Amino acid sequence: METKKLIEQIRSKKSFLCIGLDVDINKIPNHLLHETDPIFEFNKAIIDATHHLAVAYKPNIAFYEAFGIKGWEALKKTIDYINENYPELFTIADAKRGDIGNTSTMYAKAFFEDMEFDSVTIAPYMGKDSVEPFLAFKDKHTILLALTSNEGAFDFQTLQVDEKPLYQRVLETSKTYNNSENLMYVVGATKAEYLKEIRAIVPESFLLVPGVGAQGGSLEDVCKYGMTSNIGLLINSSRGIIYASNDEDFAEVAAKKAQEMQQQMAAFL
Ligand SMILES: O=c1ccn([C@@H]2O[C@H](COP(=O)(O)O)[C@@H](O)[C@H]2O)c(=O)[nH]1
Repeated sequence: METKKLIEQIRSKKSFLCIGLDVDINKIPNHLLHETDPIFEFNKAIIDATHHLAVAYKPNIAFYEAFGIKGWEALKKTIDYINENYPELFTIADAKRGDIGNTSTMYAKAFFEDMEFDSVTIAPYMGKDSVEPFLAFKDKHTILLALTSNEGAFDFQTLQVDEKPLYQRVLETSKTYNNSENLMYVVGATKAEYLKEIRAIVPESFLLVPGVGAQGGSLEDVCKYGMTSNIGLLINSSRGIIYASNDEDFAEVAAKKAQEMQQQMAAFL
């Protein structure tokens, strides 16, 4: 998807909400467990109930890989369902991949060509030749981990490298990669106080921001310090929306939670 289509969607829905589809079979309502594919049925119900309030969906691949072939089938069916029924939605494979060049090309083919995602999250640690194979795909987006939401982010990402924190080096160096216009970055909502420095380096890039709700990040602070003239933000919530109820009304309650977030976002647009 072209970035301008994503921006148009954000403006028309007055939302930059990304819903995380981190589906754990142990947390989904009992009545779905009788279905042939409970994970897909759960996702379908959440998507149908929330698609008008969100602009993006982010399945975290770990939750599907954990279920082997059935998990991959549920993931593929979910993405096909979105692409066929709601083609305006932006899809993110939260896979955190990256390897030597020829292997990265295979990861890129898997997520962009076979699974038909619009974007994939990538770890920058292996550098240029591990990231550029993803960037080579036109109208697909590579979302590089910059400053993550977890406590362990301080182990490496904020360490000084040639007098600058490593996450700033990641941002600066990635801008020199071929097709860097296809880059977006992950910045945790729990790190909102770093957004000013981040925007000084990547003033217009889209940021995927996880960590609101369960992890304690503030949507308001992210909007205050991270928003650009083209919005430039996709704020993710996974557990806070999809597990707001584990009863038969789960999709309806998820929609209420999504609407609360959408309304908070609309106030900034
Ligand atoms: O820095 C990061 C990068 C990725 N994530 C992922 O986002 C969601 C957050 O889920 P919540 O339930 O809304 O906390 C999850 O898939 C993480 O693996 C992140 O949290 N932080």
